[in-house]
Amino acid sequence: MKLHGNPLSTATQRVLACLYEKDVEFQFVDVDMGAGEHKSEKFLSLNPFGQVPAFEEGDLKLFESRATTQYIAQEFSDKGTQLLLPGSNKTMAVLQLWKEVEAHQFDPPATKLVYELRYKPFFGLTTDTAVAEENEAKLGKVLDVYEGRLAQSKYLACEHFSLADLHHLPTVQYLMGSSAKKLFDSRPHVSAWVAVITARPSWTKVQDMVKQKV
Ligand SMILES: N[C@@H](CCC(=O)N[C@@H](CS)C(=O)NCC(=O)O)C(=O)O
Repeated sequence: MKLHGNPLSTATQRVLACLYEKDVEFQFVDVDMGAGEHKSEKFLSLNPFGQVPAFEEGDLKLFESRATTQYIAQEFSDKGTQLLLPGSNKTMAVLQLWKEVEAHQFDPPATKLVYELRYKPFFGLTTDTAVAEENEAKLGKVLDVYEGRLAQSKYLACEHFSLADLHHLPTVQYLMGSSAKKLFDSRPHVSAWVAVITARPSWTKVQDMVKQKV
């Protein structure tokens, strides 16, 4: 199994966290995005959209981080952490619901904030404060819903860690190192959830890879 990506990329980190949770062996192929390697003909044969990550296992080639984690969680269901919810159609539906919430409600403002508050300063660019404020307001509204959910349930989909939680890790981690941290800290159940999911050993391994890049 090979994962092509960059440790600083949120989408790459999502798949790395899943591979470490499942405790499976894989080869990491570092894509030099600064040199435009992700737009090369060779990389485009793995992901025609020219974005990291890309995943290979034999003749199977995947891209889109969330589709890739779903494959890994199902393919290695007997290894490592159980990231899906085995059981009834209803429990699977609740997991799917919270995965969709992450992708369509949480991620759009969170990713814009990561870009404005973390990537732009890292690359010497100026943060657009109007864009940051607008997306902080949007993310705050999403986190109000999370606060209500996490008051009833330790994790988003159920009482144990699942893909629904894992998919948040990269953006949450970046935002906890920015002024948007207050959005998480001011909501006690969200804050407790962030503390628990970012303390996972799998995530420490991903962070170790990030540290080697900065
Ligand atoms: N929806 C995709 C997003 C992938 C993505 O946006 N990757 C970024 C890095 S996090 C990238 O390669 N950006 C470079 C580009 O778009 O040219 C996924 O989840 O895999």
